[in-house]
Amino acid sequence: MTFVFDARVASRGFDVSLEVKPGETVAVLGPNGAGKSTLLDLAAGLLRADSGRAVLDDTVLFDAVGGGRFTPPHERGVSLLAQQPLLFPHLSVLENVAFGPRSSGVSRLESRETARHWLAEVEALDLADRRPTQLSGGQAQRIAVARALASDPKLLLLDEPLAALDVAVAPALRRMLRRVLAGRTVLIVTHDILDAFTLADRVVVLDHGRIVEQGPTRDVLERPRSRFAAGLAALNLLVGVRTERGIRLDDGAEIAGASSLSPGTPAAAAVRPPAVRVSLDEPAEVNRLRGEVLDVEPRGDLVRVRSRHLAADVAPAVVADLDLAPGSTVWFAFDPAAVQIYAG
Ligand SMILES: Nc1ncnc2c1ncn2[C@@H]1O[C@H](COP(=O)(O)OP(=O)(O)OP(=O)(O)O)[C@@H](O)[C@H]1O
Repeated sequence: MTFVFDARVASRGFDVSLEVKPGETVAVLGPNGAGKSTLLDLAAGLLRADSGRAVLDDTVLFDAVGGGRFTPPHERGVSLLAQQPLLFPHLSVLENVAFGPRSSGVSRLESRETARHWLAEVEALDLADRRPTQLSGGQAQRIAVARALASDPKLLLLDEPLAALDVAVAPALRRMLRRVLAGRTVLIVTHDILDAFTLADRVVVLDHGRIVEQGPTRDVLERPRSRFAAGLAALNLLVGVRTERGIRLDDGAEIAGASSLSPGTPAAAAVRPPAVRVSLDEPAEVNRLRGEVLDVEPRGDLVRVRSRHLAADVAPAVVADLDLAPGSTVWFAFDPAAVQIYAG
């Protein structure tokens, strides 16, 4: 089930082309307003593109050029699972899950059998006779997953399926999703790095309606090229041009670090916040950058001290000794060995 998508929506500054291969799960990441929901809505048929074309296997979902074709949502073979489960309140759990197959013409008996199968898959068969109002948030989301799968979609769209859930129930649901998504063609919008790691083969990062980077999940999170992906991976990202010694940043400062990249090529450097030290006096290290502290926030046993370009995780005693607060001007320093340089 290959999904080939290319669309523009001028009023939203949206311009995205992507392809999802058969059996591939692609996570769509990006800051608020990046265009993630717009992408899902276009694929589901809830929104029309100004131009572009999308094809799922041999079904043309829309083709703004070829005579303005538009396949209505229920004929697309696409299921959209929203953040909120949106179950029919007047139907039992079993009837909710059987609804899709039943409306596509399957007999009552067979659609119920399909519903039971998917309820078992999401480990919720014991809830079959309940009404949606008698379910917890996590249970309702399991039922919504079963319902989405029961119509045997060629493409499954998930919009932050775990976001509305209690942190305590999210891990069990994530495990269930990992199992039922295996081998399916899926686009999943998420803010959660763990979802991207555990559920997706590949990530696409959107910003301002465009793809700013994409690749295998691990590569993007270990070697981010966008500030957003670096933030998710909790890495400092410095971008510039490769030099003999390291990398020259846009503001002219040079950071030392090893890499096999040739000098002159665009490069990115990643540094983990715990590897960054903070001082008031100019340090002796070659890698040192001065910056104004924007915020100081506890993070586990350490405190994250953040400037515009760098974050450092330091011991609380350091914050107290240096009297760090937003507005302080400090030096950030780190060893060349702590810098990872790669193609930008
Ligand atoms: N109904 C709408 N009408 C007009 N513009 C919209 C509408 N919904 C979203 N937009 C705009 O389209 C752009 C993309 O928004 P979209 O909702 O797709 O982002 P998102 O990545 O899903 O954000 P979030 O993470 O906040 O859900 C934004 O500039 C937004 O303001």
